[in-house]
Amino acid sequence: MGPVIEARGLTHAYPDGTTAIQDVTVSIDEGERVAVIGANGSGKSTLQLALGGLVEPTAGTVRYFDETTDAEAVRDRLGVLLQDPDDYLFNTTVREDLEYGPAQLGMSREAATQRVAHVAAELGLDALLDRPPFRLSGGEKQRAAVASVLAFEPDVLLLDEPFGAVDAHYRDRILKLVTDHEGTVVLFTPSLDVVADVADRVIVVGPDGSIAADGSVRDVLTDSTLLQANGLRPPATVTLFEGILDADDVPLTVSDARAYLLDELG
Ligand SMILES: Nc1ncnc2c1ncn2[C@@H]1O[C@H](COP(=O)(O)OP(=O)(O)OP(=O)(O)O)[C@@H](O)[C@H]1O
Repeated sequence: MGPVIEARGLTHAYPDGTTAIQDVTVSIDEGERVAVIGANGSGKSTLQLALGGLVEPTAGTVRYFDETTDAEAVRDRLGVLLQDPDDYLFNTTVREDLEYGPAQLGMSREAATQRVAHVAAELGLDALLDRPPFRLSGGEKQRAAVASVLAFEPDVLLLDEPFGAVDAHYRDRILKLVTDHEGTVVLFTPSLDVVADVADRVIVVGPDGSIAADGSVRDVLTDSTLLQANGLRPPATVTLFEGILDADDVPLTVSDARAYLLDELG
C-alpha cells in the first residue's frame, strides 16, 4: 500500500517569525494509525495544517496519494478536524452542518441522511440536530465537529485533539468511531492516555518543531527518557508498571492493565 501523505522537508514559520515546524520529513501509508504527540506549542497543530494543505509551508512539499501536491484536488478525501470546533459549525442548524460534507461530495440525499443519522446517534446528537450550533455546550460542539468530519467518510482522518472537551462516555464513543474508521488515521494530541487505543505508530514532535522520534507505539510510549526530554509524560499505565514489568510487557492501555491484573490475581 502506497503513501497517502508524504511530506518532505516541511518547515513553517508564521509571519511574526515563529518557526513552528522544522524540516519534517514523514510518510504515512494507507491504513496506518499514527499518533502525533508533543508538548503544548511544539507544533502539532501547525503540522496538521501543513499536512492537510491548510497552510502554505515556508519550505518543503506534501504529496497526496502518490498523485498530487495540490491538497484542493483531494480535499474530499481528507477529513481535517481542527482544534477549534467553531471552525466547522457555521450553518443554521447542527443537521445542516453534518449534511454539508456529504452534500459537497455529491453523496445522494438518502445516503447522506443515513450516514448523518448514524454518526449523530453514535455521538448523542439526535436531540440537538435542529439547534443552532452556537447554542451548544463546549463538549456538544466538539461532538458535532467530530461528527461533521466523520459524516463524509474521508480516506484520511487528520484529527487535532478530538477528545479535549468531551466527557468520558463520549471520549469512548469517539474512540470507537475513530478505530472503526476504515481508512488512515492521524491523531494529533498532547495527551498520551488514548494514544495506544488509537495508534500503532507514534511520531514525537520536539520543542523545536522537528521530529524527535518516529516508532512503534510500544517503543515510544515506554521510553520515559525520550518523552520527558520532549515535555511529555508516559501514559499512566506505563508509569504504574515501569520497573515492575519489562518494557515489552508493560500494558499500554487501561484495559490491558486490567486484563493483566485479573490474570495475576486470579
Ligand atoms: N498564528 C500564529 N502566529 C504566530 N505563532 C503561532 C501561530 N500559531 C501558533 N504559533 C506558534 O507556533 C508554535 C507551534 O504552535 P502549534 O499550535 O502548532 O503547537 P501545538 O503543538 O499544536 O500546541 P498545543 O498542544 O498547545 O495545541 C508555538 O510556538 C505557537 O506559539
